Amino acid sequence: MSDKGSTYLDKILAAKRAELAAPRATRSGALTDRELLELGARLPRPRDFIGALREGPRPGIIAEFKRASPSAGALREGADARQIAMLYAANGAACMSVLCDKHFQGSLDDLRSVRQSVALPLLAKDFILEKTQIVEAKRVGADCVLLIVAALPAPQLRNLIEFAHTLELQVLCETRDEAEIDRAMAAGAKLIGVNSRDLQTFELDPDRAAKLRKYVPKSFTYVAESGVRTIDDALRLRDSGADALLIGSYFMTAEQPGEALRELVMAL
Ligand SMILES: O=C(O)c1ccccc1NCC(=O)[C@H](O)[C@H](O)COP(=O)(O)O
Repeated sequence: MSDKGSTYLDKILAAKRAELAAPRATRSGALTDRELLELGARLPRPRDFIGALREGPRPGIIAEFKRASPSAGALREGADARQIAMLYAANGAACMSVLCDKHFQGSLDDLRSVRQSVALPLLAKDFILEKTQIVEAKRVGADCVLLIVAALPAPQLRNLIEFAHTLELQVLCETRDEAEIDRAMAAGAKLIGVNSRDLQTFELDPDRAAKLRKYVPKSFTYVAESGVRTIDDALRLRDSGADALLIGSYFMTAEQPGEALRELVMAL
């Protein structure tokens, strides 16, 4: 925890706000809401991320690409997103998540290059605060975007979910407790994630996603995020009723990420 009461998540969000306030090379930076909608609507239609999780074997695996993380430091420095994506696609991932934020040594270019390499539905894992980011994610090939309930006041959360859905993008709405799950559902989310990592302190509570499962009706798709370190962790989450598991570090630190994924998928 940092001093003066500000947390790691606060710092990441402050850095993101500064990034968004700086002059941008992309076209969408200076557009009105209406222009953004028109621009976003002209982009190719996204793939069905939720469908891929629900139609395949349960739980579906969302395999994540991240070179580094604020909590763990370097995971696989210099890794090529396309190579990892091809391993994930060949070894049983239902979908893929790509960390696009600089605190994870990621960027939207990683997502763009993954889109050009595999047909898997893709999640833009970023700290999204405004509509331009949703349009930019769609432009580089995202099918789903992450919205973190703890980072967004209720009206903004609802507004961004509605905007993404209008562009036919799906939204993974990330929560950490019962109150946030209620906020996510009230805001129109259909895909609800519970992160076992506390983004304020980075502490992992491996049982959190299992404990909170009962608060999300089966008509929603439930994703257990973070903290899978062993096949037994994944089996426990499967048994708790998670529809999907979002797993990054376990694959990114494996000697053979594709084999680690294949072994986990076979065990499930
Ligand atoms: O991973 C971090 O250190 C982190 C820090 C601050 C905000 C978000 C962070 N991670 C994003 C994620 O939610 C995870 O990358 C994802 O759920 C996969 O987690 P894991 O399998 O534990 O790598």
